[in-house]
Amino acid sequence: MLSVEEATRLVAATVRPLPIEYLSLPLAAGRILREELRADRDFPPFNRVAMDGIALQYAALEAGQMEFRIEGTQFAGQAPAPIQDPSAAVEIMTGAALPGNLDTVIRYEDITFRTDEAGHRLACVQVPAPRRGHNVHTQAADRRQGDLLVPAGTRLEPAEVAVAATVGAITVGVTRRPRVAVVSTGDELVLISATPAAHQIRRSNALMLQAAAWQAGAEAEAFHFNDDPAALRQGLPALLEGYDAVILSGGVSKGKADFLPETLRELGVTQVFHEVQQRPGKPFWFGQLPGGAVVFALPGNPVSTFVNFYRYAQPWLISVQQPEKAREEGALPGEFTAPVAAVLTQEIQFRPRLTHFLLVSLEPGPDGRLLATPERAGGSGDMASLLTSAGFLELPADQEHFPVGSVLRTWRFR
Ligand SMILES: Nc1nc2c(c(=O)[nH]1)N[C@H]1C(S)=C(S)[C@@H](COP(=O)(O)OP(=O)(O)OC[C@H]3O[C@@H](n4cnc5c(N)ncnc54)[C@H](O)[C@@H]3O)O[C@H]1N2
Ligand code: MOO
Repeated sequence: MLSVEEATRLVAATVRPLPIEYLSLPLAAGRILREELRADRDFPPFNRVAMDGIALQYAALEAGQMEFRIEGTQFAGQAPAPIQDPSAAVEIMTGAALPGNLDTVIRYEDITFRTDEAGHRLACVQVPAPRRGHNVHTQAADRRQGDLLVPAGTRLEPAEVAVAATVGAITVGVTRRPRVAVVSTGDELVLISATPAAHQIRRSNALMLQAAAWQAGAEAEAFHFNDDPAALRQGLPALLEGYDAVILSGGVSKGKADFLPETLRELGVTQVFHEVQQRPGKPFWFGQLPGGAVVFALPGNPVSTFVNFYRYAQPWLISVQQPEKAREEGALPGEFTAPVAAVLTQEIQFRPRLTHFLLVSLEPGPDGRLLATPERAGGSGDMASLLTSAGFLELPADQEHFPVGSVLRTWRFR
């Protein structure tokens, strides 16, 4: 049977960057940038006054001058005018451009004003140790015109939106959202608005998958099919052709109503693999319609669906939003998101030669390392155990005993 590593590599091999679309700010927030943002001007673009006060020539202060005649007032947004008399000063406001022949700003808190007999306003400077360039945010101190500010492949968080706005990026090229169809299958499943009969349950997996796909930046629509090959054959082709990924739950193991693997093959979907050496999720089926959607057919038990989504489908959805280059540089072969390491707080014994995905709660330990405590879960049908877990450990298939203190690969979902 296929190992988890091999299954991961085969899923990763189907990743292609999705097309670019151009969006205006701030609608592009949250998307992955597909172009570079460079500085169109220096940062800051002029010698920016950083405090309200007066601007003067430092040389005069250095020569011992304490009193300065005020020649005028300059506000932010006004073009700077050089002073006529080099021994004078201008009152100046935060955000103003410093006049060309001035170099230092003294804040109001360090000045007293008086008016002389001739009616001139005079500023008396009382700074113990003045410095040249004090309270001036010098042009290009932060970045130079042409500098790379945000590389392609970056998610546009509010900080990137601020920088994009300041360089005048009216529209930015970003990856269009992955389009996902999530599909529940099974005769026992009823609408979540329905009152189930005693032998029925509500279709929770589809809603969970929809929410999880949205969380990964995708657009996801939910569909349902009963365990009926004719209905599957009729309904699935439109999904396989109209979406980037079809994520199904249920109908993939050995039961007499598990029609999906056969039906998908009949519809021209190439099977990449069926069954992975793992628990939960051994019956996981994966394929691709040539020129169409990739198909994640996840086992139906709610924890199995959930864990396998986060282990395989979520990394795929994130990877297809990245430009080609970022993926090649950032990822190990076959591994497209970086799981974290966590330290096991309880001994674990697991005999089957399967990779074991074990639900854990996670909290920082005294040395700052993440501590993983196994959940008391009732198996892959115990949906409620997801509420108290923050992730799952990946316990390798070739090991049976995991002592306290083992450092293990951990996938977080919150
Ligand atoms: N003889 C064998 N039986 C089973 C095997 C096996 O290897 N041999 N594998 C077991 C494993 S592991 C799993 S996991 C399940 C997966 O089976 P299916 O993918 O075919 O899933 P179903 O049988 O359709 O459903 C399983 C379980 O999950 C519930 N379910 C399904 N869809 C939803 C949904 N949308 N919302 C909520 N709950 C859902 C369903 O009612 C079942 O209880 O097979 C084992 N059997
Ligand atoms: O995928 Mo199953 O959840 O191992 O019962």
